[in-house]
Amino acid sequence: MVNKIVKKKSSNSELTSLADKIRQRALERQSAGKTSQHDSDNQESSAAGSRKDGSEDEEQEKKQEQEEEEAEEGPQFESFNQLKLVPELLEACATLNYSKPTPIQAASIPPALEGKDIIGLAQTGSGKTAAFAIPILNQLWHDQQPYYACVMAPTRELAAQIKETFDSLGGAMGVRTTCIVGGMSMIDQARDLMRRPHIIIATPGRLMDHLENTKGFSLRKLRFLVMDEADRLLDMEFGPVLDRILKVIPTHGRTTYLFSATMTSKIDKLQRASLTNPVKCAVSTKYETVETLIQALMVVPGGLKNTFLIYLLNEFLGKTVIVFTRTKANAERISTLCNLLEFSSTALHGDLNQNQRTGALDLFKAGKRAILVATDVAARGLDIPSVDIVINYDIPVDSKSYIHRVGRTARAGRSGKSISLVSQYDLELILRIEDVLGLKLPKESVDKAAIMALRDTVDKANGEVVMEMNRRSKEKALRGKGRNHRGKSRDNMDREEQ
Ligand SMILES: Nc1ncnc2c1ncn2[C@@H]1O[C@H](COP(=O)(O)OP(=O)(O)OP(=O)(O)O)[C@@H](O)[C@H]1O
Repeated sequence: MVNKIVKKKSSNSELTSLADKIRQRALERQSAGKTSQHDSDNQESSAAGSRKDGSEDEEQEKKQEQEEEEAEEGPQFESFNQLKLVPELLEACATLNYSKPTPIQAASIPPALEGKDIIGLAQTGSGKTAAFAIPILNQLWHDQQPYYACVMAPTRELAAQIKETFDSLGGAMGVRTTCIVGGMSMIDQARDLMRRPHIIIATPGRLMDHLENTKGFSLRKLRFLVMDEADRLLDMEFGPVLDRILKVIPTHGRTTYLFSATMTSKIDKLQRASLTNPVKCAVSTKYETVETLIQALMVVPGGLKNTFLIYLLNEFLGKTVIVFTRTKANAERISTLCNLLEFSSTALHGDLNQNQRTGALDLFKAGKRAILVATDVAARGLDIPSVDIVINYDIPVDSKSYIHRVGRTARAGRSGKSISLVSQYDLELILRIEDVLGLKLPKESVDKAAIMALRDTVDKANGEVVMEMNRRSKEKALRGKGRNHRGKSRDNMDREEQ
């Protein structure tokens, strides 16, 4: 029945005048009513008038989590045809093998098509990108205008990936997209912006640079603003630049979507995004990992971390692995150590230039390197379906990072495994993570004799790597003397690392 209606609508669509479309949309909005079951969450922003201290905020967050847990399952759709999308989008979904909407898509696309602001919360790998891209593209089809939507993401690699999703979903309708991120030529980007793209996907620092310095570019007519990994964008580090961007983007007539796997419910932070009566679409609680992910830890005695890691990589030979470190230096060191010991590896961190970063990710995605050693710059959003294992060489300092890191595996219903190496210094961190997850992470069994047999080889190789790195950094310091680093800090805003 619903399918038939959609079909009829689409076959007549070419004949329908703009006025008819607008009227029809208004009618659809009316008939859909204001009965969204999620609307109770709107209280979050309207209650913002009264400021609360930290503990009250925490209380409120907990209460809200409970409510979310108790919330009944959202609407179920067996096919995208039921969502009243334009035929081009339905075709694109079919081409991408999206047979039916994921739960977050089923929950958020209908209110988004009604023109509502959305706060979307769902686990890692659950299809949030398409959840915000589909309603934007659907509207764009009716109303093709340049600078129609801007999607902000915290890292360059994630921005590039979001662009790919828009291109694959919107290709058939001729959507023009551009990626505006740090580390690339401002001039080339200014030229791309002058081609008047429909969708801009950007990291905040570089977007601000263009808003301030690129003649003829403004977002005054922007219709959609998306903050992907919104809790990260709304945090202290991005806050000031975000506020400046928001000042030059219209609030009136703009629809705003915030999406993340770990959304903040702090009212003052959400208010920063100037949402209007947002519908909260939460298909998971605030800190939830997916069921298909097996999580474990290994307690590592002092000085044996490298040996444990190499032991694990040997155990997982043939699998695709991401190793997360806390610092850029560790990412570089471990990747070099892996290669020296003949585990094919590449590093991704903010000390590399953008070509090197893109090159490393491409090698890993193409399967030419089995191991990616990365800082938290790769923790959020990256969708690499082949990843089997995530190893936390260093335990992340906050629980959200843990959730995003381990979420690089077990995506879109696949299975995956994460192992965290826990030294005596990390006990407190891991307890806090377990507490937030509501899980006790089991200990991975190890063959101690095999580990001890590896120790000398690994230590010796590591010694060589450290010497080589010291030599390289001295050389670099000499070369870098007197260089002008002006303007670097904002460009580097997307670095989540030390
Ligand atoms: N309806 C669908 N059916 C099947 N696969 C889908 C569907 N929607 C999205 N996917 C796929 O699911 C994978 C994960 O999607 P996506 O990267 O958007 O997840 P996410 O929720 O944004 O994750 P993260 O929180 O880590 O950023 C992608 O490979 C995407 O192509």
